[in-house]
Amino acid sequence: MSKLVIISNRVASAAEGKRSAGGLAVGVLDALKRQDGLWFGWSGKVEEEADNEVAFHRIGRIDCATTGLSRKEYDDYYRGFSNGTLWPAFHYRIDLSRYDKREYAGYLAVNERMARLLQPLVDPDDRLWVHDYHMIPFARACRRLGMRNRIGFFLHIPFPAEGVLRTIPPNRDLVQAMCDYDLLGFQTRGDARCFLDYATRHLGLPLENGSVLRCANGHGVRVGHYPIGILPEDIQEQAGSNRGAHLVATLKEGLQERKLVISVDRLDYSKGMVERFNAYERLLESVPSHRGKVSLLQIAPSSRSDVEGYRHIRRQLESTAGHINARWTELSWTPIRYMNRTYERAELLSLFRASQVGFVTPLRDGMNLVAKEYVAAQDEEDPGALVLSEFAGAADELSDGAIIVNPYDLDAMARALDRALGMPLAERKERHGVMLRGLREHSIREWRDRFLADLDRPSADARPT
Ligand SMILES: O=P(O)(O)OC[C@H]1O[C@H](O[C@H]2O[C@H](CO)[C@@H](O)[C@H](O)[C@H]2O)[C@H](O)[C@@H](O)[C@@H]1O
Ligand SMILES: O=c1ccn([C@@H]2O[C@H](COP(=O)(O)OP(=O)(O)O)[C@@H](O)[C@H]2O)c(=O)[nH]1
Repeated sequence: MSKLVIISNRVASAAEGKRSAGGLAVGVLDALKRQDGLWFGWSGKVEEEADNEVAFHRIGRIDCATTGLSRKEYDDYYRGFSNGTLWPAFHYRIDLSRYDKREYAGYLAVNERMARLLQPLVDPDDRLWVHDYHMIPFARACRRLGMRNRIGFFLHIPFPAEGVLRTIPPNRDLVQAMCDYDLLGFQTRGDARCFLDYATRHLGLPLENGSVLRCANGHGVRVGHYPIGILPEDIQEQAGSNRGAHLVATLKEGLQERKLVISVDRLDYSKGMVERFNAYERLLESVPSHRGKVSLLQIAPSSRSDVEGYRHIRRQLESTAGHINARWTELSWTPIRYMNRTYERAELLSLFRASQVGFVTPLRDGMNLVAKEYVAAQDEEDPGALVLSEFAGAADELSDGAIIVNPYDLDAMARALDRALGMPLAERKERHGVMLRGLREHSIREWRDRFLADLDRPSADARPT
């Protein structure tokens, strides 16, 4: 029987099933929970020399196969081209994106080495599902080895507008490499449109039936959008379990009846945390009745701390939180609690449920699973309100229930917070019900099933996006 093979840079480790900060690993794990498959990628280890060893571990029914990266590979492929060039540019931070052609060569070489390591583990009728910006040229590397399997690619982060993409010098090579897939999936309709816009206008490739791109080599690539979801029932169950009860008890003791606004993000400049802190201060300035009556809890586990750009955001956030707290703190009240640490997801879900407002305001985000988890974790009889950035992919699905904000508009964010903090129960229940229904209808199972069904469809049989 054919198997599903997932390829991604980040693979959940057996222990990471418990503690994981990063939506890709969380999402793929949820999607694969109840089916057999092979998950292949980086072990997370950096070694002096790459030894081409593949190590195996199991998570439930999933076989995981991982390999280490050499120091040079890590520097060029992960720290360099993936997170120093692609990540900032795809999140519209061209000021932080820099290019080094040796790093690009290293990025291509890691993709080729990974493809060579995977080849003996794959049967000809297996389906391959490649994830995210680290692995864009993976299908091309497989095709060069003679692999004819059906291969799909899903991009977890935004796909930028043509003018931004073109600031990355090898933009044409990257998009041409995407033509070796059978299916290309994006988080939102807008991301898929940006890709098609570049491919049709800049590369001049014809689009057939609204969704199949005819590439220069004659191959047809289907293009669509598949917003990643969650498992709402699992989240509801975990949020109500007593896994995080001790944390909630300690938190409530410290809050002393104050309202809680909560934010959880990897410590990444794309998440808009500085703007968020400033908007919260704007609330304290403009609505004095909130002073001493509300607390903002920001949980921000470190991420990619050896990549340029990330050290700066950490310092900036510490100084912004320090400045705001120094100005407003009273003997019995600290306005911002900023925690630079990771929590288990079940613990986070209990904290979400104990809060009155989820404050999720990235400057750009592929999806943002935290926004969806926040909604699913709420008590349906007394749910918290969600304030959500229009630039998170999740806004496409949650805009009927969340208060949507522009994260660059501090006054509007302060007003949104004020509105969320004072929202009557009936309105909170109505908004929450709308969002939860959407999350149930478009769960992560639907994401997986729709993607795989489209991967199986011959590309001549096109359906408009
Ligand atoms: O693997 P890391 O470098 O430690 O980073 C963690 C992950 O961050 C990104 O997650 C994205 O995927 C989420 C799920 O689709 C999505 O909700 C979020 O908006 C994205 O930022 C990254 O894309 C992953 O590759 C990383 O593993
Ligand atoms: O301390 C933490 C912080 C985050 N997460 C999880 O990490 C994921 C973050 O995914 P999201 O899509 O919001 O953003 P990303 O970090 O992938 O950009 C979510 O499932 C969170 O519940 C976690 O388990 N522990």
